[in-house]
Amino acid sequence: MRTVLISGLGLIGSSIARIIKQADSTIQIIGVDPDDRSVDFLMAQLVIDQRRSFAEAAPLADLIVLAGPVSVIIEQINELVSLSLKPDVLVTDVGSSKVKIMAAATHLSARQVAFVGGHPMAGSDKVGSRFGRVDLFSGAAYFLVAQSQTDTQLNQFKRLMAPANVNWQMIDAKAHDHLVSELSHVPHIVATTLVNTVAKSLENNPLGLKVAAGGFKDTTRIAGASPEMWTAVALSNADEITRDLDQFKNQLSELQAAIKRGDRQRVFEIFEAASKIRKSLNH
Ligand SMILES: NC(=O)C1=CN([C@@H]2O[C@H](COP(=O)(O)OP(=O)(O)OC[C@H]3O[C@@H](n4cnc5c(N)ncnc54)[C@H](O)[C@@H]3O)[C@@H](O)[C@H]2O)C=CC1
Ligand SMILES: O=C(O)C(=O)Cc1ccc(O)cc1
Repeated sequence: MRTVLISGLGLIGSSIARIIKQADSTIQIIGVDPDDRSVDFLMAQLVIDQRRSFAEAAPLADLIVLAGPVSVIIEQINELVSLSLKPDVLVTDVGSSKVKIMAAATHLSARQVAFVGGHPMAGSDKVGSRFGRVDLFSGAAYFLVAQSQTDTQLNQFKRLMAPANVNWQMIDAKAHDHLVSELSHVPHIVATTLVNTVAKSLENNPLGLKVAAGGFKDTTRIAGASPEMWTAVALSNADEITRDLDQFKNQLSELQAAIKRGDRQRVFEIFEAASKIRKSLNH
């Protein structure tokens, strides 16, 4: 692989650019992003080598990494279908949901363009290229959803991503979207709702959010993430998310009812169960 196109140079795209540059500094990285400041920053840092339009860059690339919001990833897969690409190019993405992206990519695979879905299960609430880091995904799972990639292409991609130090995890798209709805999408929605609810309730309170302790900040950190990115994620995994939110509301109602009727035993059991599980996650 000599030329890599990264489309979307935010937190995730810029981290992948840094990882690939660290793996092989002779690789030419072409960046695509409408945000001039992100591009200028990464050019100045020598993380990307060139800026081009998507349609201009795609035919030059041996590897194409789609790292915009999920809705943009789908648009760009559709655009790739009508472009003339290198015969051995591998196309991959980093989107937080996979079913809709994999469905769009079947049109690429039907044209003999190799595609493998991807999703690093790490990141942050920070937005943009300035927060990208080589070690952003270190120790985390990186999901791969097979479609039409060859073993050679996948191994080359993994070699380029070696400095990321991830745990590669093959999964199918439906199982992926179910898992991340529970582990990532619903938590994001819960954190968001908590912030909005508390802010509204306390809007006329002179102390209000200013005096919030670590508990409120810890449970809501992710609500500070990009609304653009999360709107695309939520709408792309709507069925799983709405089902999981129903379950969440049921559990919340159960705890609410136990508190209301003063059921010390049940309230204790619920807190105890969560406390044991949460402590077991500290590693
Ligand atoms: N933020 C996180 O922690 C994680 C995000 N993801 C996924 O990674 C993708 C990118 O997310 P972030 O880097 O966090 O967002 P970000 O907001 O930091 O970056 C997105 C970038 O895409 C660019 N963009 C928008 N339209 C574009 C277009 N038409 N062509 C090229 N670039 C375009 C934006 O200008 C921005 O620089 C999303 O699909 C997200 O679901 C995956 C894992 C973790
Ligand atoms: O900020 C955090 O801790 C996250 O969990 C970030 C994150 C956001 C979206 C993903 O698809 C995966 C990870």
